[in-house]
Amino acid sequence: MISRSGVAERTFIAIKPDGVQRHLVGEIVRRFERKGFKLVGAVCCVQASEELLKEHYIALRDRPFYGRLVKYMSSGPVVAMVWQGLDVVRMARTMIGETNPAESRPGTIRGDFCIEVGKNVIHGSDSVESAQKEISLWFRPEELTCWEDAAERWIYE
Ligand SMILES: Nc1ncnc2c1ncn2[C@@H]1O[C@@H]2COP(=O)(O)O[C@H]2[C@H]1O
Repeated sequence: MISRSGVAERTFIAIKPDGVQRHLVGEIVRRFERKGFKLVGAVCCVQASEELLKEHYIALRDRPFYGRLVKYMSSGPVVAMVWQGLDVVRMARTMIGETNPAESRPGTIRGDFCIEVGKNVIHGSDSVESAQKEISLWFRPEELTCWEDAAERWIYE
């Protein structure tokens, strides 16, 4: 039996501008849906401001690629999502693969759909704390929906 608090874990996932341009939105959403995770918030095709992106990537501000990263992320629309489920932060990272697609195994999103680290199609929070911070940066609380998933009893023990 799974505790409610575990199932309520949330992560922030963003399909980056290259993922949108390369028509990977449906494929990526499908993978998370079929896994059994619940989509509780989504903003499709939002043009993120540089201000938001600078805050989102604040921990990387001293890295040489920071400026390039902010420019890349603001170069087109992104799909921002919040997915919910047991251990979703860790499992989503496994599904996404390594930061560098060249080190990502086939079967992962980056392993299957991209080649270079500077165009790695998707972002996923790296910890529960980062997820909470990123979700509050991209979404207002009322934009997230606590809906009852009828399939949940077929997903969790
Ligand atoms: N060496 C690098 N060169 C360019 N971009 C990078 C490099 N390392 C990390 N990044 C980007 O920085 C992002 C940080 O987290 P993401 O999962 O969004 O994916 C990463 C890449 O898009």
